[in-house]
Amino acid sequence: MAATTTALKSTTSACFQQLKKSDAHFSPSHRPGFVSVRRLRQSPMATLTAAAPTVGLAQTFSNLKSQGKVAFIPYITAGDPDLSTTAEALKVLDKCGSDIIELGVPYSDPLADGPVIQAAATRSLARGTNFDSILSMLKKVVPEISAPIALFTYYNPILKRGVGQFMSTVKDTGIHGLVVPDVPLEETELLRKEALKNNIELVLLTTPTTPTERMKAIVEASEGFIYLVSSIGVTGARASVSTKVQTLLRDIKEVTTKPVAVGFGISSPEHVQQVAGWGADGVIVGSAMVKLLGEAKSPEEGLLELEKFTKSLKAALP
Ligand SMILES: O=P(O)(O)OC[C@@H](O)[C@@H](O)c1c[nH]c2ccccc12
Repeated sequence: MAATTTALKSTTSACFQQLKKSDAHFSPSHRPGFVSVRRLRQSPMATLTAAAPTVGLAQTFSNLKSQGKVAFIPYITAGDPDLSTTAEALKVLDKCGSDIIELGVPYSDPLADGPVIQAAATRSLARGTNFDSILSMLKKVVPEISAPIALFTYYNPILKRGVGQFMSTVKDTGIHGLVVPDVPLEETELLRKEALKNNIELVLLTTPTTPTERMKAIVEASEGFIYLVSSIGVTGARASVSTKVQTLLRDIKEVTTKPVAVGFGISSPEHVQQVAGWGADGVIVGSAMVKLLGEAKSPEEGLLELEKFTKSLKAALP
């Protein structure tokens, strides 16, 4: 643990330097007296004491939009390589300027995941990670993190616990958002009702093959932001991001003013820049992050690689 702390100290100081620099550039002079949550987050004090209270997903996008910024949204799998490293990784991602963090609950049958995230889930489950151990880790870490967290889980673990019980437990942990990739729109009624009751933003996904009328219904029902899946198939880094995303973004933005974040395959600064250039309000990077953490020679090395990679992707965003 000491080694990790040392690693994290150097990481924190590296990200801390990064934050101080970027903070100097931020001056919303057009709105005197307006200090966004982001600026509070990045002020030196925020890294020395508990983080500023987080705002929700939709509010985060609205704050960023007023600054002409695009949200950087990493995804990591909880408990891979272990939960204490997940806790450190959440802090590293936050300190390096992630705007929202997706945290995946490992599941035995992750049908929408490619080999990298499937392997991460298998490793995590093999270590004994479960929903309760993730929640107790989050209870400790969330107060230290400024970025809102969106929990990522398949539908089955929710059903097992009971939708109402699941939502209230998640809310008590300080989680702002929820993404459930395998719940069909027709079955989201109860989820949406309980999410609303607990002030949790339920994010829905639309894909390149979603018919227009169905896309409109998903867009209407989605809270926090709309998750636009960039390509058919499962998650996993790709050599390039489909140019179809540009048209898909345009089609969605014709029917809503809600923010749209794009995921699947994004794994380089070039991809990030391209997707932001196409008009995305946020970019989501998962497998490339998970690979760094889960396949590193040690947790310390994984955290340092994660910090370097996150900074390179952040630097590519407006
Ligand atoms: O891994 P990628 O290709 O970078 O895509 C993001 C993805 O990992 C994350 O959002 C996610 C993890 N598991 C999922 C299942 C379905 C949809 C999305 C996801």
